Amino acid sequence: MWDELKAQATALQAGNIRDLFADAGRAADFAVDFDGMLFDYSKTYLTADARAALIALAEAREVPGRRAAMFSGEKINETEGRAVLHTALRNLSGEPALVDGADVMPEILATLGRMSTFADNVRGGRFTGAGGAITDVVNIGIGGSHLGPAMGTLALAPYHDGPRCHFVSNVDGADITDTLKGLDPARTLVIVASKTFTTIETITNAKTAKTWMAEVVDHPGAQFVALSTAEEETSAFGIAPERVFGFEDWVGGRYSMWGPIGLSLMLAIGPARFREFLAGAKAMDRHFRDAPLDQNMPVMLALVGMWHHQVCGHPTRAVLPYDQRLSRLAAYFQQLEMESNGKRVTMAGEPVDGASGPVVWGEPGTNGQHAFYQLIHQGTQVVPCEFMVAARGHEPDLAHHHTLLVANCLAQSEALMRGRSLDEARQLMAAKGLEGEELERQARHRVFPGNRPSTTLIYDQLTPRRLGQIIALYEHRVFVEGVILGINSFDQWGVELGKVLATQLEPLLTGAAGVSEKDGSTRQLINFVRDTKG
Ligand SMILES: O=P(O)(O)OC[C@H]1O[C@](O)(CO)[C@@H](O)[C@@H]1O
Repeated sequence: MWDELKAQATALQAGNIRDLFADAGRAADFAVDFDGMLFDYSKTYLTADARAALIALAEAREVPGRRAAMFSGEKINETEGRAVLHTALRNLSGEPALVDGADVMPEILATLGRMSTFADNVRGGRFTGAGGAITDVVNIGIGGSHLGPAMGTLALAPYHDGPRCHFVSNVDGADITDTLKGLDPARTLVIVASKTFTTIETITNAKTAKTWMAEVVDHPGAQFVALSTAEEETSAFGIAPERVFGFEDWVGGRYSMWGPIGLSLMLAIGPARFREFLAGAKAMDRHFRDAPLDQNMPVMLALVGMWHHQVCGHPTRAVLPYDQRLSRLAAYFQQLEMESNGKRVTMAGEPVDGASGPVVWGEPGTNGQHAFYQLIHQGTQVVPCEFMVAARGHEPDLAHHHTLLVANCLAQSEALMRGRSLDEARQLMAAKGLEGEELERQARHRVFPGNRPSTTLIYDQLTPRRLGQIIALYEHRVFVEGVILGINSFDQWGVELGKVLATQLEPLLTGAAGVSEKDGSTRQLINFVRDTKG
Protein backbone atom coordinates (compact mmCIF):
# COMPACT_ATOMS: atom_id res chain seq x y z
CA MET A 1 0.00 0.00 0.00
CA TRP A 2 2.95 2.29 0.56
CA ASP A 3 5.02 1.77 -2.60
CA GLU A 4 3.61 4.59 -4.71
CA LEU A 5 3.81 7.04 -1.82
CA LYS A 6 7.37 5.95 -1.08
CA ALA A 7 8.40 6.67 -4.67
CA GLN A 8 6.83 10.14 -4.39
CA ALA A 9 8.61 10.74 -1.08
CA THR A 10 12.02 9.75 -2.43
CA ALA A 11 11.66 12.30 -5.23
CA LEU A 12 10.45 15.03 -2.87
CA GLN A 13 13.14 14.40 -0.25
CA ALA A 14 15.77 14.95 -2.94
CA GLY A 15 14.43 18.50 -3.27
CA ASN A 16 14.30 21.18 -0.63
CA ILE A 17 11.39 22.09 1.62
CA ARG A 18 12.47 25.71 1.43
CA ASP A 19 11.92 25.75 -2.34
CA LEU A 20 8.31 24.70 -1.89
CA PHE A 21 7.65 28.18 -0.47
CA ALA A 22 8.13 29.62 -3.97
CA ASP A 23 4.39 29.02 -3.99
CA ALA A 24 3.22 32.09 -2.05
CA GLY A 25 0.07 30.27 -0.95
CA ARG A 26 1.89 27.29 0.57
CA ALA A 27 1.78 28.34 4.22
CA ALA A 28 -1.98 28.91 4.15
CA ASP A 29 -2.65 25.88 1.99
CA PHE A 30 -0.66 23.47 4.17
CA ALA A 31 -2.36 24.44 7.41
CA VAL A 32 -5.61 23.66 9.20
CA ASP A 33 -7.30 26.30 11.26
CA PHE A 34 -9.88 25.33 13.85
CA ASP A 35 -11.45 27.20 16.74
CA GLY A 36 -8.44 29.29 17.77
CA MET A 37 -5.75 26.73 16.88
CA LEU A 38 -3.59 26.59 13.80
CA PHE A 39 -1.83 23.40 12.69
CA ASP A 40 0.90 24.39 10.24
CA TYR A 41 2.41 21.48 8.32
CA SER A 42 3.91 23.54 5.51
CA LYS A 43 7.51 22.91 6.67
CA THR A 44 7.39 19.31 5.41
CA TYR A 45 8.22 17.67 2.07
CA LEU A 46 4.50 17.26 1.38
CA THR A 47 3.13 18.58 -1.90
CA ALA A 48 -0.48 18.87 -3.00
CA ASP A 49 -0.15 15.65 -5.01
CA ALA A 50 1.33 13.72 -2.10
CA ARG A 51 -1.36 15.05 0.21
CA ALA A 52 -4.06 14.01 -2.26
CA ALA A 53 -2.55 10.51 -2.38
CA LEU A 54 -2.58 10.30 1.43
CA ILE A 55 -6.18 11.43 1.57
CA ALA A 56 -7.09 8.86 -1.07
CA LEU A 57 -5.40 6.25 1.11
CA ALA A 58 -7.44 7.36 4.15
CA GLU A 59 -10.59 7.06 2.08
CA ALA A 60 -9.59 3.67 0.70
CA ARG A 61 -8.93 2.42 4.23
CA GLU A 62 -12.42 3.63 5.15
CA VAL A 63 -11.43 6.20 7.76
CA PRO A 64 -14.81 8.00 7.45
CA GLY A 65 -16.72 4.74 7.90
CA ARG A 66 -14.64 3.56 10.86
CA ARG A 67 -14.97 7.01 12.42
CA ALA A 68 -18.77 6.78 12.14
CA ALA A 69 -18.61 3.27 13.61
CA MET A 70 -16.65 4.54 16.62
CA PHE A 71 -19.03 7.43 17.32
CA SER A 72 -22.06 5.16 16.94
CA GLY A 73 -20.86 2.75 19.62
CA GLU A 74 -20.04 -0.23 17.37
CA LYS A 75 -17.69 -2.76 18.96
CA ILE A 76 -14.64 -1.64 17.02
CA ASN A 77 -12.30 -2.96 19.75
CA GLU A 78 -12.78 -6.40 18.25
CA THR A 79 -10.18 -8.37 20.22
CA GLU A 80 -11.89 -7.39 23.47
CA GLY A 81 -15.42 -7.23 22.05
CA ARG A 82 -15.92 -3.66 23.24
CA ALA A 83 -17.23 -0.37 21.93
CA VAL A 84 -14.91 2.65 22.04
CA LEU A 85 -16.85 5.56 23.42
CA HIS A 86 -14.60 7.83 25.45
CA THR A 87 -16.11 10.60 23.32
CA ALA A 88 -19.36 10.07 25.23
CA LEU A 89 -17.63 11.21 28.44
CA ARG A 90 -17.36 14.73 27.02
CA ASN A 91 -20.75 14.78 25.37
CA LEU A 92 -22.12 17.45 27.67
CA SER A 93 -25.20 18.05 25.51
CA GLY A 94 -26.40 14.58 26.47
CA GLU A 95 -27.15 13.73 22.82
CA PRO A 96 -27.77 9.94 22.98
CA ALA A 97 -24.77 7.59 22.66
CA LEU A 98 -25.77 3.98 22.21
CA VAL A 99 -24.01 0.81 23.31
CA ASP A 100 -25.93 -2.40 22.57
CA GLY A 101 -28.95 -0.22 21.81
CA ALA A 102 -28.98 1.46 25.25
CA ASP A 103 -28.28 5.18 25.73
CA VAL A 104 -25.25 5.49 28.03
CA MET A 105 -25.53 9.27 28.46
CA PRO A 106 -27.85 9.38 31.51
CA GLU A 107 -25.35 7.28 33.51
CA ILE A 108 -22.37 9.33 32.31
CA LEU A 109 -24.01 12.64 33.19
CA ALA A 110 -25.15 11.27 36.56
CA THR A 111 -21.55 10.24 37.37
CA LEU A 112 -20.24 13.62 36.24
CA GLY A 113 -22.82 15.23 38.53
CA ARG A 114 -21.75 13.03 41.48
CA MET A 115 -18.09 13.82 40.83
CA SER A 116 -18.89 17.54 40.71
CA THR A 117 -20.82 17.45 43.98
CA PHE A 118 -18.04 15.50 45.65
CA ALA A 119 -15.38 17.87 44.29
CA ASP A 120 -17.38 20.90 45.43
CA ASN A 121 -17.72 19.38 48.88
CA VAL A 122 -14.00 18.68 49.17
CA ARG A 123 -13.04 22.09 47.80
CA GLY A 124 -15.62 23.83 49.99
CA GLY A 125 -14.46 22.05 53.17
CA ARG A 126 -17.75 20.18 53.60
CA PHE A 127 -16.12 16.80 53.01
CA THR A 128 -13.42 16.60 55.65
CA GLY A 129 -10.74 14.23 56.85
CA ALA A 130 -10.37 13.21 60.49
CA GLY A 131 -8.35 16.39 61.07
CA GLY A 132 -10.45 18.90 59.12
CA ALA A 133 -10.70 20.21 55.56
CA ILE A 134 -8.75 18.30 52.91
CA THR A 135 -5.49 20.03 52.05
CA ASP A 136 -3.89 17.35 49.89
CA VAL A 137 -5.08 14.75 47.41
CA VAL A 138 -2.98 11.74 46.45
CA ASN A 139 -3.96 10.01 43.21
CA ILE A 140 -2.64 6.45 43.14
CA GLY A 141 -2.79 4.90 39.67
CA ILE A 142 -0.55 3.97 36.77
CA GLY A 143 -0.59 4.25 32.98
CA GLY A 144 -3.93 5.63 31.84
CA SER A 145 -5.01 6.00 35.47
CA HIS A 146 -2.06 8.29 36.17
CA LEU A 147 -0.63 10.00 33.11
CA GLY A 148 -3.76 11.91 32.07
CA PRO A 149 -4.61 13.51 35.41
CA ALA A 150 -0.92 14.09 36.25
CA MET A 151 -0.24 15.72 32.89
CA GLY A 152 -3.47 17.74 32.96
CA THR A 153 -3.09 18.93 36.54
CA LEU A 154 0.39 20.24 35.80
CA ALA A 155 -0.72 21.76 32.48
CA LEU A 156 -3.51 23.74 34.11
CA ALA A 157 -1.60 24.92 37.17
CA PRO A 158 -2.68 28.56 36.63
CA TYR A 159 -6.28 27.46 37.23
CA HIS A 160 -5.67 25.62 40.50
CA ASP A 161 -7.78 26.81 43.37
CA GLY A 162 -8.42 23.49 45.12
CA PRO A 163 -6.37 21.19 47.32
CA ARG A 164 -2.80 20.30 46.34
CA CYS A 165 -2.72 17.23 44.11
CA HIS A 166 0.03 14.61 44.17
CA PHE A 167 0.48 11.54 42.00
CA VAL A 168 1.94 8.14 42.87
CA SER A 169 2.35 5.57 40.14
CA ASN A 170 5.54 3.52 40.49
CA VAL A 171 5.59 0.37 42.60
CA ASP A 172 9.05 1.54 43.67
CA GLY A 173 8.49 2.36 47.34
CA ALA A 174 10.44 5.55 46.77
CA ASP A 175 7.50 7.05 44.92
CA ILE A 176 4.93 6.73 47.70
CA THR A 177 7.49 7.45 50.43
CA ASP A 178 8.57 10.72 48.86
CA THR A 179 4.99 11.72 48.08
CA LEU A 180 3.52 11.06 51.52
CA LYS A 181 6.45 12.64 53.34
CA GLY A 182 5.21 15.85 54.94
CA LEU A 183 1.51 15.23 54.27
CA ASP A 184 -0.97 15.15 57.14
CA PRO A 185 -2.86 11.81 56.96
CA ALA A 186 -5.80 13.37 58.77
CA ARG A 187 -6.26 15.96 56.01
CA THR A 188 -5.35 13.88 52.97
CA LEU A 189 -7.74 12.32 50.50
CA VAL A 190 -6.44 9.22 48.68
CA ILE A 191 -7.85 8.43 45.26
CA VAL A 192 -7.24 4.88 44.07
CA ALA A 193 -7.55 5.11 40.31
CA SER A 194 -7.63 1.77 38.54
CA LYS A 195 -9.98 0.67 35.82
CA THR A 196 -9.54 -3.00 36.72
CA PHE A 197 -8.64 -2.50 40.40
CA THR A 198 -6.24 -5.42 40.06
CA THR A 199 -3.11 -3.61 38.85
CA ILE A 200 -0.36 -4.76 41.21
CA GLU A 201 1.45 -1.41 41.39
CA THR A 202 -1.71 0.50 42.27
CA ILE A 203 -3.07 -1.97 44.79
CA THR A 204 0.33 -2.27 46.50
CA ASN A 205 0.61 1.52 46.77
CA ALA A 206 -3.01 1.84 47.91
CA LYS A 207 -2.45 -0.67 50.74
CA THR A 208 0.69 1.19 51.81
CA ALA A 209 -1.23 4.47 51.83
CA LYS A 210 -3.98 2.91 53.93
CA THR A 211 -1.45 1.64 56.47
CA TRP A 212 0.13 5.12 56.58
CA MET A 213 -3.22 6.71 57.20
CA ALA A 214 -4.31 4.10 59.77
CA GLU A 215 -1.45 5.16 62.05
CA VAL A 216 -3.24 8.46 62.65
CA VAL A 217 -6.84 8.05 61.47
CA ASP A 218 -9.38 5.64 62.98
CA HIS A 219 -11.32 5.02 59.77
CA PRO A 220 -8.90 5.49 56.90
CA GLY A 221 -11.34 3.99 54.40
CA ALA A 222 -13.48 7.11 54.86
CA GLN A 223 -10.73 9.19 53.25
CA PHE A 224 -10.37 6.88 50.28
CA VAL A 225 -12.05 7.21 46.91
CA ALA A 226 -12.05 4.62 44.12
CA LEU A 227 -12.23 5.31 40.38
CA SER A 228 -12.91 2.00 38.73
CA THR A 229 -15.09 -0.25 36.63
CA ALA A 230 -14.72 -3.06 39.21
CA GLU A 231 -17.30 -2.67 41.98
CA GLU A 232 -16.58 -5.95 43.77
CA GLU A 233 -12.87 -5.17 44.07
CA THR A 234 -13.45 -1.62 45.34
CA SER A 235 -15.81 -2.82 48.03
CA ALA A 236 -13.39 -5.62 49.01
CA PHE A 237 -10.79 -2.88 49.49
CA GLY A 238 -13.16 -1.18 51.94
CA ILE A 239 -14.28 1.85 49.96
CA ALA A 240 -17.96 2.69 50.43
CA PRO A 241 -20.07 2.79 47.23
CA GLU A 242 -20.83 6.52 47.64
CA ARG A 243 -17.13 7.22 47.11
CA VAL A 244 -16.76 4.94 44.13
CA PHE A 245 -16.99 6.62 40.73
CA GLY A 246 -17.46 4.05 38.03
CA PHE A 247 -17.15 3.88 34.31
CA GLU A 248 -17.69 1.24 31.67
CA ASP A 249 -15.33 -1.07 29.83
CA TRP A 250 -15.78 0.90 26.59
CA VAL A 251 -13.51 3.58 28.05
CA GLY A 252 -9.92 2.51 27.44
CA GLY A 253 -7.39 3.30 30.20
CA ARG A 254 -5.38 5.74 28.07
CA TYR A 255 -8.60 7.44 26.93
CA SER A 256 -10.10 7.79 30.39
CA MET A 257 -9.11 11.18 31.81
CA TRP A 258 -12.45 12.68 30.68
CA GLY A 259 -14.46 10.72 33.25
CA PRO A 260 -13.86 9.61 36.85
CA ILE A 261 -10.12 9.14 36.23
CA GLY A 262 -10.02 12.95 35.87
CA LEU A 263 -11.29 13.48 39.44
CA SER A 264 -7.96 14.80 40.76
CA LEU A 265 -7.90 17.37 37.95
CA MET A 266 -11.46 18.35 38.80
CA LEU A 267 -10.51 18.74 42.48
CA ALA A 268 -7.62 20.99 41.47
CA ILE A 269 -9.42 23.29 39.00
CA GLY A 270 -13.07 22.86 39.98
CA PRO A 271 -16.03 21.29 38.18
CA ALA A 272 -16.80 24.33 36.01
CA ARG A 273 -13.33 24.42 34.50
CA PHE A 274 -13.31 20.65 34.17
CA ARG A 275 -16.42 21.06 32.03
CA GLU A 276 -14.59 23.62 29.89
CA PHE A 277 -11.89 20.98 29.41
CA LEU A 278 -14.57 18.50 28.31
CA ALA A 279 -16.19 21.10 26.05
CA GLY A 280 -12.88 21.68 24.26
CA ALA A 281 -12.58 17.97 23.55
CA LYS A 282 -16.18 17.84 22.43
CA ALA A 283 -15.56 20.67 19.95
CA MET A 284 -12.65 18.65 18.53
CA ASP A 285 -14.89 15.55 18.31
CA ARG A 286 -17.41 17.47 16.20
CA HIS A 287 -14.70 18.88 13.99
CA PHE A 288 -13.20 15.40 13.53
CA ARG A 289 -16.62 13.94 12.73
CA ASP A 290 -17.76 16.65 10.31
CA ALA A 291 -14.83 18.45 8.63
CA PRO A 292 -13.73 17.35 5.14
CA LEU A 293 -10.61 15.20 5.35
CA ASP A 294 -8.20 17.82 3.96
CA GLN A 295 -9.48 20.41 6.46
CA ASN A 296 -9.70 17.99 9.32
CA MET A 297 -7.01 18.63 11.92
CA PRO A 298 -6.74 15.11 13.43
CA VAL A 299 -6.82 13.55 9.96
CA MET A 300 -4.08 15.82 8.63
CA LEU A 301 -1.98 15.40 11.79
CA ALA A 302 -2.29 11.62 11.28
CA LEU A 303 -1.48 11.73 7.57
CA VAL A 304 1.56 13.95 8.10
CA GLY A 305 2.71 11.57 10.84
CA MET A 306 2.31 8.56 8.56
CA TRP A 307 4.03 10.37 5.72
CA HIS A 308 7.06 10.84 7.95
CA HIS A 309 7.08 7.39 9.55
CA GLN A 310 5.57 4.82 7.21
CA VAL A 311 6.41 6.61 3.94
CA CYS A 312 9.68 8.51 4.51
CA GLY A 313 10.91 5.96 7.04
CA HIS A 314 11.81 8.31 9.90
CA PRO A 315 11.68 5.96 12.89
CA THR A 316 10.72 8.39 15.66
CA ARG A 317 8.88 11.64 16.17
CA ALA A 318 9.54 14.26 18.79
CA VAL A 319 6.78 16.10 20.64
CA LEU A 320 8.18 19.47 21.63
CA PRO A 321 5.79 21.69 23.56
CA TYR A 322 7.20 25.12 24.34
CA ASP A 323 5.41 25.15 27.65
CA GLN A 324 7.01 23.98 30.88
CA ARG A 325 3.59 23.00 32.19
CA LEU A 326 3.33 20.47 29.35
CA SER A 327 6.41 18.67 30.56
CA ARG A 328 4.42 15.42 31.05
CA LEU A 329 2.76 15.66 27.64
CA ALA A 330 5.32 13.51 25.83
CA ALA A 331 4.91 10.79 28.47
CA TYR A 332 1.14 11.01 28.05
CA PHE A 333 1.43 10.77 24.26
CA GLN A 334 3.85 7.88 24.59
CA GLN A 335 1.15 5.77 26.18
CA LEU A 336 -1.59 7.13 23.93
CA GLU A 337 0.32 6.51 20.71
CA MET A 338 2.62 3.60 21.47
CA GLU A 339 0.20 1.49 23.53
CA SER A 340 -2.46 2.11 20.87
CA ASN A 341 -0.53 1.61 17.65
CA GLY A 342 2.58 -0.34 18.65
CA LYS A 343 1.19 -3.60 17.26
CA ARG A 344 2.61 -6.10 14.78
CA VAL A 345 -0.60 -7.67 13.53
CA THR A 346 -3.76 -6.23 12.07
CA MET A 347 -7.26 -6.67 13.43
CA ALA A 348 -7.46 -9.84 11.30
CA GLY A 349 -4.26 -11.23 12.86
CA GLU A 350 -2.19 -10.69 9.71
CA PRO A 351 1.24 -9.02 9.83
CA VAL A 352 1.05 -5.22 9.55
CA ASP A 353 2.03 -3.97 6.08
CA GLY A 354 5.22 -2.01 6.85
CA ALA A 355 5.98 -0.15 10.04
CA SER A 356 3.46 0.17 12.88
CA GLY A 357 3.37 3.28 15.07
CA PRO A 358 6.58 5.28 15.58
CA VAL A 359 8.59 5.81 18.74
CA VAL A 360 7.30 9.03 20.32
CA TRP A 361 9.47 11.06 22.64
CA GLY A 362 10.10 14.64 23.69
CA GLU A 363 10.69 17.30 26.28
CA PRO A 364 9.53 20.86 26.62
CA GLY A 365 11.38 23.65 24.88
CA THR A 366 13.58 25.43 25.55
CA ASN A 367 15.11 22.71 27.79
CA GLY A 368 15.42 20.20 24.95
CA GLN A 369 17.41 22.71 22.93
CA HIS A 370 20.23 22.39 25.45
CA ALA A 371 20.11 18.61 25.44
CA PHE A 372 19.14 16.63 22.33
CA TYR A 373 18.50 19.26 19.62
CA GLN A 374 22.13 18.86 18.56
CA LEU A 375 21.19 15.45 17.11
CA ILE A 376 17.99 16.79 15.59
CA HIS A 377 19.93 19.47 13.71
CA GLN A 378 23.16 17.71 12.79
CA GLY A 379 22.73 14.00 13.50
CA THR A 380 22.40 11.47 10.70
CA GLN A 381 18.79 10.53 11.55
CA VAL A 382 15.90 12.77 10.59
CA VAL A 383 13.52 13.34 13.50
CA PRO A 384 10.25 14.96 12.44
CA CYS A 385 9.43 17.48 15.17
CA GLU A 386 5.98 18.42 16.38
CA PHE A 387 6.28 21.86 17.94
CA MET A 388 3.52 23.27 20.09
CA VAL A 389 3.23 26.75 21.55
CA ALA A 390 0.74 29.26 22.94
CA ALA A 391 0.85 32.83 21.63
CA ARG A 392 0.14 34.07 25.16
CA GLY A 393 1.38 32.82 28.53
CA HIS A 394 -0.24 33.06 31.93
CA GLU A 395 2.32 35.42 33.47
CA PRO A 396 1.51 38.94 32.22
CA ASP A 397 4.30 40.40 34.35
CA LEU A 398 6.77 38.11 32.60
CA ALA A 399 5.60 38.70 29.03
CA HIS A 400 9.22 39.09 27.92
CA HIS A 401 9.86 35.48 28.99
CA HIS A 402 7.02 34.35 26.81
CA THR A 403 8.22 36.36 23.80
CA LEU A 404 11.59 34.68 24.16
CA LEU A 405 9.94 31.27 24.46
CA VAL A 406 7.89 31.76 21.29
CA ALA A 407 10.90 33.18 19.43
CA ASN A 408 12.87 30.04 20.29
CA CYS A 409 10.08 27.75 19.14
CA LEU A 410 9.69 29.48 15.78
CA ALA A 411 13.47 29.73 15.34
CA GLN A 412 13.86 25.97 15.72
CA SER A 413 11.44 25.03 12.96
CA GLU A 414 12.99 27.69 10.73
CA ALA A 415 16.52 26.43 11.45
CA LEU A 416 15.54 22.80 10.84
CA MET A 417 14.13 23.72 7.45
CA ARG A 418 16.67 26.21 6.16
CA GLY A 419 19.89 24.79 7.63
CA ARG A 420 23.25 26.40 6.95
CA SER A 421 25.23 25.64 3.78
CA LEU A 422 28.99 25.09 3.60
CA ASP A 423 29.38 28.47 1.90
CA GLU A 424 27.46 30.20 4.67
CA ALA A 425 29.58 28.38 7.25
CA ARG A 426 32.74 29.45 5.47
CA GLN A 427 31.62 33.10 5.50
CA LEU A 428 30.93 32.79 9.23
CA MET A 429 34.43 31.45 9.86
CA ALA A 430 36.02 34.09 7.65
CA ALA A 431 34.19 36.79 9.63
CA LYS A 432 35.78 35.29 12.77
CA GLY A 433 39.22 35.76 11.19
CA LEU A 434 39.91 32.13 10.20
CA GLU A 435 41.50 31.23 6.91
CA GLY A 436 43.00 28.41 4.90
CA GLU A 437 42.78 24.81 6.12
CA GLU A 438 41.59 25.77 9.60
CA LEU A 439 38.70 27.74 8.08
CA GLU A 440 37.71 24.71 5.96
CA ARG A 441 37.94 22.31 8.89
CA GLN A 442 35.93 24.50 11.25
CA ALA A 443 33.34 25.37 8.59
CA ARG A 444 32.41 21.70 8.11
CA HIS A 445 31.39 21.41 11.77
CA ARG A 446 29.09 24.40 11.36
CA VAL A 447 27.07 23.07 8.45
CA PHE A 448 23.41 22.26 9.12
CA PRO A 449 21.89 20.06 6.42
CA GLY A 450 18.46 21.63 6.87
CA ASN A 451 15.51 20.24 4.92
CA ARG A 452 14.32 18.65 8.16
CA PRO A 453 10.54 18.50 8.50
CA SER A 454 8.50 19.85 11.38
CA THR A 455 4.95 20.88 12.16
CA THR A 456 3.74 23.55 14.56
CA LEU A 457 0.51 23.65 16.52
CA ILE A 458 -0.08 27.19 17.72
CA TYR A 459 -2.95 28.47 19.84
CA ASP A 460 -3.89 31.51 21.90
CA GLN A 461 -3.36 30.25 25.46
CA LEU A 462 -3.29 26.90 27.27
CA THR A 463 -6.74 27.15 28.87
CA PRO A 464 -8.76 24.13 30.06
CA ARG A 465 -10.72 24.25 26.81
CA ARG A 466 -7.56 24.36 24.70
CA LEU A 467 -6.00 21.45 26.58
CA GLY A 468 -9.15 19.41 25.99
CA GLN A 469 -8.93 20.17 22.27
CA ILE A 470 -5.27 19.24 22.06
CA ILE A 471 -5.70 15.90 23.81
CA ALA A 472 -8.75 15.00 21.72
CA LEU A 473 -6.82 16.06 18.60
CA TYR A 474 -4.10 13.53 19.38
CA GLU A 475 -6.59 10.81 20.35
CA HIS A 476 -8.26 11.09 16.97
CA ARG A 477 -4.89 11.22 15.21
CA VAL A 478 -4.02 7.89 16.81
CA PHE A 479 -7.39 6.51 15.73
CA VAL A 480 -6.86 7.54 12.09
CA GLU A 481 -3.35 6.09 12.01
CA GLY A 482 -4.64 2.84 13.53
CA VAL A 483 -7.45 2.56 10.97
CA ILE A 484 -5.06 3.10 8.07
CA LEU A 485 -2.71 0.45 9.46
CA GLY A 486 -5.65 -1.89 10.08
CA ILE A 487 -4.60 -2.14 13.73
CA ASN A 488 -6.85 -2.39 16.80
CA SER A 489 -5.75 0.78 18.62
CA PHE A 490 -7.76 -0.10 21.71
CA ASP A 491 -6.23 -3.24 23.17
CA GLN A 492 -2.77 -3.66 24.76
CA TRP A 493 -1.84 -7.33 24.83
CA GLY A 494 1.83 -6.39 24.60
CA VAL A 495 1.93 -5.45 28.28
CA GLU A 496 0.76 -8.86 29.50
CA LEU A 497 3.82 -11.12 29.26
CA GLY A 498 6.02 -8.94 31.47
CA LYS A 499 3.27 -8.83 34.11
CA VAL A 500 2.95 -12.64 34.13
CA LEU A 501 6.69 -13.15 34.43
CA ALA A 502 6.99 -10.54 37.20
CA THR A 503 4.39 -12.44 39.21
CA GLN A 504 6.40 -15.66 38.76
CA LEU A 505 9.66 -13.92 39.61
CA GLU A 506 8.60 -12.38 42.91
CA PRO A 507 8.93 -15.63 44.97
CA LEU A 508 12.23 -16.35 43.25
CA LEU A 509 13.66 -13.06 44.47
CA THR A 510 12.55 -13.66 48.02
CA GLY A 511 14.06 -17.15 47.92
CA ALA A 512 10.68 -18.88 48.32
CA ALA A 513 11.16 -20.79 45.08
CA GLY A 514 14.06 -22.21 43.11
CA VAL A 515 15.60 -20.57 40.06
CA SER A 516 16.47 -23.68 38.06
CA GLU A 517 13.79 -23.14 35.41
CA LYS A 518 15.17 -19.74 34.42
CA ASP A 519 17.67 -18.93 31.68
CA GLY A 520 21.29 -18.33 32.66
CA SER A 521 21.10 -14.56 32.56
CA THR A 522 17.91 -14.26 34.60
CA ARG A 523 19.31 -16.79 37.09
CA GLN A 524 22.50 -14.76 37.44
CA LEU A 525 20.52 -11.56 38.09
CA ILE A 526 18.25 -13.24 40.64
CA ASN A 527 21.26 -14.69 42.46
CA PHE A 528 22.91 -11.27 42.54
CA VAL A 529 19.82 -9.80 44.22
CA ARG A 530 19.54 -12.69 46.68
CA ASP A 531 23.23 -12.44 47.62
CA THR A 532 23.23 -8.66 47.85
CA LYS A 533 20.12 -7.84 49.79
CA GLY A 534 21.16 -10.17 52.61
O1 LIG B 1 -6.38 1.39 35.35
P1 LIG B 1 -5.71 0.05 35.54
O2 LIG B 1 -6.65 -1.08 35.33
O3 LIG B 1 -5.03 -0.01 36.86
O4 LIG B 1 -4.61 -0.11 34.42
C1 LIG B 1 -3.52 0.78 34.33
C2 LIG B 1 -2.83 0.68 33.01
O5 LIG B 1 -2.37 -0.63 32.78
C3 LIG B 1 -2.54 -0.98 31.42
O6 LIG B 1 -3.59 -1.88 31.34
C4 LIG B 1 -1.33 -1.66 30.84
O7 LIG B 1 -0.17 -0.98 31.06
C5 LIG B 1 -2.88 0.33 30.74
O8 LIG B 1 -3.56 0.18 29.56
C6 LIG B 1 -3.68 0.99 31.80
O9 LIG B 1 -3.83 2.35 31.55
